[in-house]
Amino acid sequence: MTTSPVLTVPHHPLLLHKLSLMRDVQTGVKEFRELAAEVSLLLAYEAMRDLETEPVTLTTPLATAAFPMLSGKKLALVAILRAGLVMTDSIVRLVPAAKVGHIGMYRDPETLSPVAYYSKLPADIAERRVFLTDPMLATGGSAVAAIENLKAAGAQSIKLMSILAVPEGVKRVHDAHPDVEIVAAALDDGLNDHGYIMPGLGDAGDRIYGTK
Ligand SMILES: O=P(O)(O)OC[C@H]1O[C@H](OP(=O)(O)OP(=O)(O)O)[C@H](O)[C@@H]1O
Ligand SMILES: O=c1cc[nH]c(=O)[nH]1
Ligand SMILES: [Mg+2]
Repeated sequence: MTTSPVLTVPHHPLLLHKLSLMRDVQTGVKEFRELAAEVSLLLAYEAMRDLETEPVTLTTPLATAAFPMLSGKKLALVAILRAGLVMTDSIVRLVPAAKVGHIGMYRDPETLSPVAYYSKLPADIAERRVFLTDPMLATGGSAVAAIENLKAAGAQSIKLMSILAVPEGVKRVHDAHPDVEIVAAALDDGLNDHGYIMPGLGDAGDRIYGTK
C-alpha cells in the first residue's frame, strides 16, 4: 500500500496569533524565544495527536475504572541546532520521559547547502517515535540531511515539526522521504534570492539567541 505524504497545518487561532507576533520585526529576543516555546507546545499537541494509548485501571476518589494512558513506542525529540533547540526544550516538558537528540547543522549562506557539524542521538532510536524539530523548513536541505542521519541511525518513525514551511521545502522533504509527516504552524509563499522564507520571520536562530 502506498500513502500520500502528509503535511498538517493546524490553522488554530492561538497558534496563528503567536506566530504573527513572532513575525513582527519589533518583537525582541526574550519575547521571540518565549513565543517560539509556546508555539512549539501547540504544534506538539497536533503532532502527537496519534500517540497510542491503552486503558489502565485506576481508582479515583469515587470509583475504579479504566482510563487512557500513553502506550506504544517511546518517544525521542531531536533538535536541529541551533534553532530547533528552543522547540525540544519546550516540548520535553510535555513528554518528560522522551530522550533528546541533537543534530548540529548550519546552512552555508552561499550555496544554501547544509553543513553538518555534530550528531548525538539516543542509542535506541530505532525503537522510538522521533519528532524532529526545526522552526524553519526553507529549501529543505537541512531537514533532508537530518532525516538521512536519523534513518542511518535506525529511526523508523519520524515526524518533522516546523514553525514555518514553504512549498519547495515540503516538496523536497516529501520527494526524498515520503514517509515523514510534516506538521507546520503555517505555509508561507516561498523563498527570496537568499533562501529566506517570505514573508517569514527572518533568521530564527539569530532571533532566538540574539546573534547576527
Ligand atoms: O531548509 P533550509 O534551506 O536548509 O534552511 C533551514 C535551516 O536554516 C536555519 O538554520 P541556520 O543555518 O540558520 O543555522 P542556525 O540554527 O545555527 O542559525 C534553520 O533553523 C534551518 O535549520
Ligand atoms: O527564512 C529562513 C530560512 C532559513 N533559516 C531561517 O532561519 N530563516
Ligand atoms: Mg540561523
